[in-house]
Amino acid sequence: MSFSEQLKQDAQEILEVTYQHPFVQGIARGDLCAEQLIHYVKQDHAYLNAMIQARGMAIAKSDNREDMEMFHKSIAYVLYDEGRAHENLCRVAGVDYADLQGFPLTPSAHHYVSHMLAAAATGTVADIIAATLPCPWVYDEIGRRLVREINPDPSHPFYDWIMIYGNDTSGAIDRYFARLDQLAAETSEAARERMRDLFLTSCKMEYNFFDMAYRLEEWPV
Ligand SMILES: Cc1ncc(CO)c(N)n1
Repeated sequence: MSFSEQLKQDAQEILEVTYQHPFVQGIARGDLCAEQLIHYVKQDHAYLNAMIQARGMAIAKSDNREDMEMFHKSIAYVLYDEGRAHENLCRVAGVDYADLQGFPLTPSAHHYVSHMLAAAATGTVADIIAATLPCPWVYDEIGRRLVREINPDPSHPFYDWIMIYGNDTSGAIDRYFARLDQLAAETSEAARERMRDLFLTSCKMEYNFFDMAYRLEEWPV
């Protein structure tokens, strides 16, 4: 089994619990309330800024054009395309997307962002891929399963959100996993263990992020 196949297998339980989380099931049923959607979009906009920064730091650490292009493409995706997923949630919540940008991070989002940026600042390119790949991978898995299980039609309130994440044909995620396998093969067991820990921690933080939005988490003080 390849390194990335093992990672995916080790993350299956986290993925299952995340899929069953009431925020994700609320997307499936179309019954999340406006406050939850607004909280999610505010936090996700800020989170994705950090994702762009982490990938930018990966470009700064890259030594070849192929890696630079891989990171650049996924930065461009966040900048120019992923906003459509947020616009869907804003439409349902009855708010303007521009009004949800520039908010400070709540504890769970702050924790996830700090985890990614620490890996980006102190780690290798392989570490950065490991820490940032659960973001597209978990959403791809969730989106595809939502398409399979509920097969939404365009009248579903979260049709765009589900199709954006559940119907990606870019091959970007497979490319990242293939590169991670190459880098894992070239390094030490200790480095592979660190990559594994970064990946699985980010997977758990994907769960926390949905939970943060569902519970309207704020700083206690
Ligand atoms: C927290 C989080 N994880 C993953 C994605 C998918 O890019 C997202 N938009 N937000």
